Amino acid sequence: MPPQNIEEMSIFPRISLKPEVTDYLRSVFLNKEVLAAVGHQEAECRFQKLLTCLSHPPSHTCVRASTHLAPLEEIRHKLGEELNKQMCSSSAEEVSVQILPHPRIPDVLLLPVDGPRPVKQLSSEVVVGAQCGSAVLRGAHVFVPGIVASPKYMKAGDAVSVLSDLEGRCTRGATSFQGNRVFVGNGVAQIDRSSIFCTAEPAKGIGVRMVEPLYQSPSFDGVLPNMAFLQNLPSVVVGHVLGPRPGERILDMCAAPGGKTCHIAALMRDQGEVVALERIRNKIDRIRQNAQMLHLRSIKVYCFNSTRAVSSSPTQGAEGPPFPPESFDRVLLDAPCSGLGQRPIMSCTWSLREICSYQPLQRKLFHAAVRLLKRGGVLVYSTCTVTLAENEEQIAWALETFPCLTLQPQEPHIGAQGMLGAGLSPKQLRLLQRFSPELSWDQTGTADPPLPCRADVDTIGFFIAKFLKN
Ligand SMILES: C[S@@+](CC[C@H](N)C(=O)[O-])C[C@H]1O[C@@H](n2cnc3c(N)ncnc32)[C@H](O)[C@@H]1O
Repeated sequence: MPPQNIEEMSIFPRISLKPEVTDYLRSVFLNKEVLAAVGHQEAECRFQKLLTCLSHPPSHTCVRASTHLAPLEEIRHKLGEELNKQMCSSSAEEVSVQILPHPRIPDVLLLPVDGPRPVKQLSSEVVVGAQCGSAVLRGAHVFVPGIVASPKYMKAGDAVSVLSDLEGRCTRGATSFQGNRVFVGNGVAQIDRSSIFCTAEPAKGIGVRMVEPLYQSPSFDGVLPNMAFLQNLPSVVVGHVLGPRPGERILDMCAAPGGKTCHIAALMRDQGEVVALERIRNKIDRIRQNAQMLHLRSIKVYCFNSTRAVSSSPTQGAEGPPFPPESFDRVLLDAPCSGLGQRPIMSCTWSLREICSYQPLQRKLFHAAVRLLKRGGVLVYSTCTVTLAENEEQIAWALETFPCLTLQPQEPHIGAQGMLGAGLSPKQLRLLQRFSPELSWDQTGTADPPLPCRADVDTIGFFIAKFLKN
């Protein structure tokens, strides 16, 4: 299929990247091994689909249910009641929220996203930052700090269209903006303009309540916070692949905001110890808040640089890092990465240098991870990006650098296999799990696999590898 057609059937343009980054990604997706396997046309088509699908939200909202606190069916029922109440109060139409259990993952609930819907743009425009715009496309309302510009005389109660400022060019406090922006839906202002831009104390809370989003999915703000945790499907898969058991000692090396840390503790029924390390101090509270909200007491959080988390002569009697070698039964390295699998992102202004800056840090973290893991222990490496350098190439490097590591099958394995191009064997590639939304991207709806399988493929871009240390 020619690339133009892919764009024609999409509501948003392809992700905007620096030309050097587009060229780099193209060379990754059209590498020699891929070209030899699928041919130039198919490889180019996959690459163009990748650029298009990254600007669009996944087809489902994924909720991780707190099955350590209540049975899945009970959570599903309560969630249905809460969300239906919310939908009835905010919509004129009679709507009922569909909540589907995942056929293979026992703590996942899926909510199909309805979109793109035919919504007519209004003349009154509120401009929001790109991050806020992406959140709106995944079901959020607009919170006041996300608003960059609003009509001069905007009052609470006004109907407004919400537009996302893709490149962060709009001046804060502007009354209009003609730059690169996309329409994400209509809402009702909850606050006057003066309370957003003309107060000493910055306002908080909802600034625009979305009533006609382009992509409709429920807002989870304050909905059963201890029972329903919003998490991308591949991230939930990571916890299951790690396979923690009650009573074990687990290390989560890069933990904030703690989604996977909490999942690991929940899978262990809160029995044992989950050590969560995070280098950035002001992210630590989020991990603690999430653990508290989900009633998980087995999590110990430390602000620490994980590249230094192993020491052959740790302080006697110290509970926290650094730890002696071989301290943990399982280690999760959910690595800092270029994040090029996140959806929706419509624009990324990073240079190629920035995109390529993660590989050395990931390797340093890998060294620490291997040392901290007991023999017979499991290491899971994951990223939310699509490059070979941060994924399959890291695996090829790790297998060569650490002869004690062997790749293991993953359960569940619902994503695709690893991508060609890093010299891994077909057997090794089959053991890797790469979530590749471009492989099934089709906005015409004609090729949709039956629900909820579409939820397994139309995800963020993600990568998982599982190792055993012998
Ligand atoms: C991909 S995010 C982790 C997401 C998290 N695992 C979750 O599921 O909620 C990577 C995190 O690693 C942190 N980080 C980066 N370098 C680190 C280091 N050297 N030591 C510990 N944490 C680090 C980043 O601040 C970021 O919060």
